[in-house]
Amino acid sequence: MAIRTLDDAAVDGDAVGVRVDINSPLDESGGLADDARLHAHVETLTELANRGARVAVLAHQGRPGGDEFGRLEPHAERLDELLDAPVDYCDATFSAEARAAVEALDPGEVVVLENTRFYSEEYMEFDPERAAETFLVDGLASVLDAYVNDAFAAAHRSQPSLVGFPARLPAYAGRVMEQELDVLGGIDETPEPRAYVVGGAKVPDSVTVAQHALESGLGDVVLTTGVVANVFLLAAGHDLGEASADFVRQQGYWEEIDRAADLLDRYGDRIRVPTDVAVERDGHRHVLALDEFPPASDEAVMDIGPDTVETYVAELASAGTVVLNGPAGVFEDETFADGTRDLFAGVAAADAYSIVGGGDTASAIRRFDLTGFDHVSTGGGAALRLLTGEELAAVRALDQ
Ligand SMILES: Nc1ncnc2c1ncn2[C@@H]1O[C@H](COP(=O)(O)OP(=O)(O)O)[C@@H](O)[C@H]1O
Ligand SMILES: O=C(OP(=O)(O)O)[C@H](O)COP(=O)(O)O
Repeated sequence: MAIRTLDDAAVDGDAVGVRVDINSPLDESGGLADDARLHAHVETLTELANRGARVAVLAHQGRPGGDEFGRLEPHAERLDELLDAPVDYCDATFSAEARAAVEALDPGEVVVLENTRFYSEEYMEFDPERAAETFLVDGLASVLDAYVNDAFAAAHRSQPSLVGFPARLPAYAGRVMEQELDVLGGIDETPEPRAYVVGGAKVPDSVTVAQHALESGLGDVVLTTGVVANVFLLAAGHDLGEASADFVRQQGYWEEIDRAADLLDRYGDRIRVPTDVAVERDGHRHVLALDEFPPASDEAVMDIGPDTVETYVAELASAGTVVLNGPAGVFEDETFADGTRDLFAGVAAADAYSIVGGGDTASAIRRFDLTGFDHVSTGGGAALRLLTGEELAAVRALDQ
């Protein structure tokens, strides 16, 4: 692969579009609950500003219709505090107003454009040539001289702002992208056996990761937690009660049960599911073993239980490499934080080489003050795709 980095770019005086991933957990008032992903991009943005670039930041926040879908104004305000360069916010992404804001930049100045996903095309997947013709890419390419992709955490998405610009402009990997690819590129050389711990809420991505880990042989065992585990438990024929089944249905993940069942058929001896879970009963955490299922109709499975944590940590003791993405439960609520805290602490303490990643995963690690991982990636889904031998669409697009 021939990917150019900032070392290859002459940017002085140029308008540079920089795609970052500052998709962050939000608090109840829509402010940033965690700014780690903003910190991660400081190096790239500072370097570009110091080298005299006129920097237009492109990013997304949340998914259309989701709880965390929102404006990038709080992100711009925080970046203004984190960078030495002045940072403005523009309430538009590629319209005449946005283009004027980019053209008005002086060297060393930064503007954060509005959430790319406010535009419907940005939440679709295109091949790069078609992405280059979308309104967003077409509009902005006319006022940009170069494009930098630093959004490693979104590099598995073939969306316009991630894959469309390299067909129109000189394109480079930013420092986050470069460093992540360096560290995560050599999974086949890490110590065996390898365990993949997949949790969190992005079930289709995690089922794909499990599939690739098992089919490629890179993964010896897959341990499931979070909503991913609920889907595997359903696939194994367990009755999780109405509340959990409704949740899976509402998220549009019902068909993932068939994919999980197929994996259990083919690789059941290498897949682990929880042996106990936690639900809310009378306002408190209540642990149920599998033989006490189903939970009552209004009791959703919100965490893995202590037996599961113990079994998983014991199994991880013999792993050479542990790859982990996704909280084991609704860790934001202290009632359901135990599974994530105790399992993550077990991974941190294990002798294995450990790679963990994901926005919420990193946020949980900071919340529980855990150290001892070998690499904490900015990416969750993107990191795991790479770590199961898949190519990332946005990285392929940079290969010019
Ligand atoms: N059993 C569960 N029910 C509902 N949500 C869950 C459950 N387990 C984990 N989650 C949620 O998953 C979210 C994180 O998932 P995800 O975005 O996939 O992780 P990451 O950002 O680390 O890749 C958290 O907000 C957490 O509350
Ligand atoms: O948070 C992200 O991914 P992650 O949850 O895998 O860490 C990225 O911003 C990608 O977001 P998306 O999964 O809505 O495309």
